[in-house]
Amino acid sequence: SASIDDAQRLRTLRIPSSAHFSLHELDFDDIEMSDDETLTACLRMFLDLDFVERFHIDYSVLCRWLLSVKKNYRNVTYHNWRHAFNVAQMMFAILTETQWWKIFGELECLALIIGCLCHDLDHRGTNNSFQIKASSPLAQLYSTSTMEHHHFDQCLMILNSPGNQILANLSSDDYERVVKVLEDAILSTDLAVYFSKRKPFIELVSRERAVSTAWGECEERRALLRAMLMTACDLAAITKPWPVERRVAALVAGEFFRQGDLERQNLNLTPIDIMNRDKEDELPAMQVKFIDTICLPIYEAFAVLSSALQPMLDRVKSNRAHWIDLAD
Ligand SMILES: C=CCCOc1ncc(C(=C)O)cc1-c1nc2c(CC)[n+](C3CN(CC)C3)[nH]c2c(=O)[nH]1
Ligand SMILES: [Zn+2]
Repeated sequence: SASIDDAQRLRTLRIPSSAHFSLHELDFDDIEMSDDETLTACLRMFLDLDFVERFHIDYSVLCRWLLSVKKNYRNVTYHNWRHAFNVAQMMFAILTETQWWKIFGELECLALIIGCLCHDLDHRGTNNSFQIKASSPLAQLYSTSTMEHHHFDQCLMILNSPGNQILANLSSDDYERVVKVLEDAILSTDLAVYFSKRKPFIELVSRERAVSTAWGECEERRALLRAMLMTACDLAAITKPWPVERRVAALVAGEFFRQGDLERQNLNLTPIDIMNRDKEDELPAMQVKFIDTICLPIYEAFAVLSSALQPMLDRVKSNRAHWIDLAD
């Protein structure tokens, strides 16, 4: 976990406002931020969502927990601390701009924000199918949602580490509830889980067309919306202004192509096209297919549920147009 003096230093820093950081913006970009600023921005999110007061979170423990979470991300090209931070900011912005924080309540919002910050902990820059193909230690531990089970395991390990126990002052019922929602949230970031839940979600959205308080009273519907929210936040770089999306695509490509290299060299396998650097020139066309098959359905559904999220769908469509231009 993080060193004592690191946490002591963080706890003395001034915490700027959410407006200063643009934390409520759906087109948020962290590129100009220092690591310290990403940490004070997380403190700002916890303070503005009233988690510190409501759950009696010791402020020094919160600082050390944030530093430990950041430290347990590896220095890989894409699945690093910055990705986790961006996913958490998107969750914060969606929950507040749509007012859905009222539907979920503070306990489930706490679990969602912790889940976003922790959802890719200790990622090695390789995906589930690589773990299986390489019969890695993780694949022997978890045969399905291999990485996501590991991310959740790491999340619990940090939450239970001395000096990092931000949930220490929750009642045992609240603690159990947060951990259950946290597990579902992190496991939902496995695209395979998204594919299995997307159809019922889209059918529900076409029937309901808004998140009513009735929706809020149904645990099954709330769980489905939380799962889809995790995917929407995880892939949200696709909804950002083109300069952001283009930069992120280069990082994702870097990580994918390294996995492809490992599959060739170590496993003597031919990588799938998106991980095959010999097919780099086809990347724009592959992005268009990714947008059509994976991204558009979920952001269309979210734009139906809340007009506040319409800008996300609009930017996915304009990014698609940029990729089409590059594909020619
Ligand atoms: C095309 C490769 C490099 C760029 O790729 C990207 N750049 C940026 C984003 C983003 C979210 O902004 C997303 C991608 C990006 N991500 C992809 C993922 C994981 C979410 N998959 C899975 C793997 N499974 C197929 C077996 C579906 N295919 C993707 C793709 O084609 N592009
Ligand atoms: Zn992720």
